[in-house]
Amino acid sequence: MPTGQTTTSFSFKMTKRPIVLSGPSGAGKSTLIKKLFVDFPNRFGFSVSHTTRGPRPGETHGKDYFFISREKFEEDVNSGKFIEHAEFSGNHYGTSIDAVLEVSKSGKQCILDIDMQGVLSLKRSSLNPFYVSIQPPSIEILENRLKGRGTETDESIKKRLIAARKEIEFSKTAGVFDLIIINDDLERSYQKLKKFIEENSSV
Ligand SMILES: Nc1ncnc2c1ncn2[C@@H]1O[C@H](COP(=O)(O)OP(=O)(O)OP(=O)(O)O)[C@@H](O)[C@H]1O
Repeated sequence: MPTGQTTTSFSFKMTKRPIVLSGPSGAGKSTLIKKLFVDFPNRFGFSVSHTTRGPRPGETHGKDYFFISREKFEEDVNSGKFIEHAEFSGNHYGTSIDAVLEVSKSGKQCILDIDMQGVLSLKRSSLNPFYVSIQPPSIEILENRLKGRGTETDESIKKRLIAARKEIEFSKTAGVFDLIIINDDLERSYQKLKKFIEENSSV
């Protein structure tokens, strides 16, 4: 996601602080989020992002992403629809104000999946979430996971690995993340995430 700009000064009043999961593509963010939703079917709401990339097999419009054209995306940027938007690996991604409000209205705790540029933008917004970084044990393991997922072309994997190196460096920036999980063993990673959320559930 490119410029990392905040496009709105909208003010959010959330009952529970949202949780941002960030980290390289293939690190395991979606897998961990899915586990949370299975474990707590009524507690969390996912902020559905908009993207100009095409759907992967099994992805649903309005559930995983809103899949929109580049033209529509630009129109939405210009009309101030996004809290943050950026370009990643040749495609545009954005979190709309409506997506977060939708979750907020339902009284659920909002979960967001965004890249490092999105994190930097949200830090300038009024959303005030917790920031959790999901990291792979190594670049080699990340590459194997991306290949194993079977959703990316060789070219796309190459771009993701270049971006991943920046994401890994970024995760080391002091004071950005409230929790860093090295996603080696999935169950152990999930327990760490769950514990963090439970410990911070009163806020
Ligand atoms: N701890 C783990 N051990 C082994 N494989 C894992 C682990 N966590 C996730 N995976 C696998 O790695 C692949 C990438 O995971 P996932 O799709 O959740 O990544 P992501 O961070 O959401 O990526 P993207 O940002 O591209 O959506 C998937 O095939 C998933 O099943």
